[in-house]
Amino acid sequence: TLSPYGVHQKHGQISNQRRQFSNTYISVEMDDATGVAVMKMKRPPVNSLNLELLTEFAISLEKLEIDRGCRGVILTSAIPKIFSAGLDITEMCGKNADHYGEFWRALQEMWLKLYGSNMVTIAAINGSSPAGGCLLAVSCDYRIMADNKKYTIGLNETQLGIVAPFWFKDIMTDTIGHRATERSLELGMLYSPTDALKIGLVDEVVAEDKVLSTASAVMAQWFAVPDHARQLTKSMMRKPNLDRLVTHREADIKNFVSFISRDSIQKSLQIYMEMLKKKGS
Ligand SMILES: CCCCCCCCCCC/C=C/C(=O)SCCNC(=O)CCNC(=O)[C@H](O)C(C)(C)COP(=O)(O)OP(=O)(O)OC[C@H]1O[C@@H](n2cnc3c(N)ncnc32)[C@H](O)[C@@H]1OP(=O)(O)O
Repeated sequence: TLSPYGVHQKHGQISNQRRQFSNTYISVEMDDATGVAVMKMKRPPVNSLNLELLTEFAISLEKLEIDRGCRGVILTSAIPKIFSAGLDITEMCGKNADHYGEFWRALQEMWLKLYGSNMVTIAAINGSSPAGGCLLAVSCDYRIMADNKKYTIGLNETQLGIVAPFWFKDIMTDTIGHRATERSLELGMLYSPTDALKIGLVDEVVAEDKVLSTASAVMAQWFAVPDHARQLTKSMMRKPNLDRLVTHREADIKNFVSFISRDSIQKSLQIYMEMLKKKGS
């Protein structure tokens, strides 16, 4: 079927209790018996967040949000060793202002839906999660990371010569505190799972093969609280950050477009991409 956004969706029934829907870059398996949906990003090689993935992400969340049977979402990756490499740098390089604006609006839309969700959201971080990948995780209610010291998580934007916008910074501050955020963002720090746990960036570190089962167990604990009370509390806690972006949405897009269009920023991003490619070859 074609959704209102022009994204093709495949629907399938895999049992009486499980429903599946899949787009190009997102697959969702909904378990009607538990009320839990597992949403997987699947954009090889590194789940970088391009316009299409962000659009599919927002649509999938919207569908789950209106599904009365769905009370919680586990967000994870179908790609081994990578949760998400963050924003697709090629979406921010060598394109025109209209494209940058459209891309940023899609990112804002996805974030407003994820951070503002009424459902319980748990990030099952089964791999590296820099920058925009960290934003996804920090926007959830709870974070479980795989115990592998090769994986890192954090807002490393300054390392690329760019700056995390205010709404990334706000939720990082709410998660790890002002001082730790200041240091972390200025230096563009990436943390191992153990260090991320120490500063409260993730809530639990578990063996790689236990990430999903732990997420299900945590979900059951959160489900023990009456939905209406939990939802009102979540909304009370998150409303100021949501309102701030909604109020300044157009200005935020304008800022992004003018910042990213600068020659010096384009040059920094190109150098970073070349460095990534060299490292891979
Ligand atoms: C005044 C204030 C105004 C503020 C206005 C706003 C300013 C802008 C704000 C923008 C916010 C940006 C947020 C972001 O998310 S930027 C992206 C940051 N991401 C990263 O730094 C991660 C980079 N990637 C890696 O570190 C590694 O790839 C990773 C650890 C994720 C995986 O390593 P692995 O060794 O497994 O894989 P490779 O490095 O070999 O990568 C495989 C291929 O994928 C390409 N790649 C990787 N990451 C990205 C990416 N983010 N976007 C696009 N492409 C990516 C990589 O080049 C390899 O490609 P090839 O196979 O072709 O070589």
